[in-house]
Amino acid sequence: MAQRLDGKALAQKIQAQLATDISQRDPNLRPPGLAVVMVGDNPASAAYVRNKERACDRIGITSFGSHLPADTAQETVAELIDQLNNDERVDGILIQLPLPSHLDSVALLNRIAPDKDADGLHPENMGRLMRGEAGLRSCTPAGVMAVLKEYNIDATGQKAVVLGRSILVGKPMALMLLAANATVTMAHSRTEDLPALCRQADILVAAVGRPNMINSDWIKPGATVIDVGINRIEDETSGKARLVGDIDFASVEPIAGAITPVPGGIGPMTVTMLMHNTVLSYRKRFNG
Ligand SMILES: Nc1nc2c(c(=O)[nH]1)N[C@@H](CN(C=O)c1ccc(C(=O)N[C@@H](CCC(=O)O)C(=O)O)cc1)CN2
Repeated sequence: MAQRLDGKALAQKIQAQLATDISQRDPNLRPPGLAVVMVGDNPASAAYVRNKERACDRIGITSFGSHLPADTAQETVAELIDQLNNDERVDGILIQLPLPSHLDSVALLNRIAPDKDADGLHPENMGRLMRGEAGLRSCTPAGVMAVLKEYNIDATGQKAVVLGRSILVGKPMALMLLAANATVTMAHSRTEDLPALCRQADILVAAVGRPNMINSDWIKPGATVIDVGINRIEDETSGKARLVGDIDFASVEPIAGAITPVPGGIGPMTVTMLMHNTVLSYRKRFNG
């Protein structure tokens, strides 16, 4: 039976450490600040934003929420980003994704000042990751790396397969595993014979957004299985909404070496790495 990698517990531990660090700052300095920009009223996004604002409260980060109507124009969001870039109280800025389809997300993400890019999605920070330079790292893959480290799972020389090629997860995930000396393969919907490829993986990261897609036939016995998928489905017996990952947990847990659950795995680490990035930007600003 696989070891469960408890992202929720690790998230609490790191957040407690961040809270201590912030409480011990020079009392003459303002606390760190995170600006959260949300456009529209997607219920899942609203819940994630609430989680982020609550995490800020717990840790001692001031959150500045801008919740704009769904029909907000590109120029209005761009002007807000410019204001936040120049706001001395703000160390981190995030734009909650996805944005309504009339908005150009890439242009808006690129407008965030790289040193306030709490989500690590700006080309400068992505470029730094690619070149192995210090910078703000995207939160979900950074959360995966923190879980591997916590459980002493060394990626060196391991075959890693990353399923999914998004800017948010797949691409930065592959680069971070590569930096940790894994031999990395990126796979996606056009990859031939995905199950056979995944069966070669010592470390499998699934970020495809398809509920329970991966079962035990895809898994090398003893592999480390990281589930980044967060899918809401209707429970067949109760009829209630339920959260599942991309991995069919019940099928895979008996043969994997280690596995992250959903919920309670990588999701809470995403929020925690956002807090971590905000504190990192703050420290850089104040040299503290
Ligand atoms: N700007 C961003 N937008 C989005 C990101 C992101 O990293 N930056 N990621 C996702 C959503 N997301 C954060 O925004 C996110 C998703 C899930 C969780 C989480 O903690 N999930 C819990 C379960 C929560 C629940 O019950 O619904 C878990 O897995 O245990 C945190 C953050 C898309 N947009």
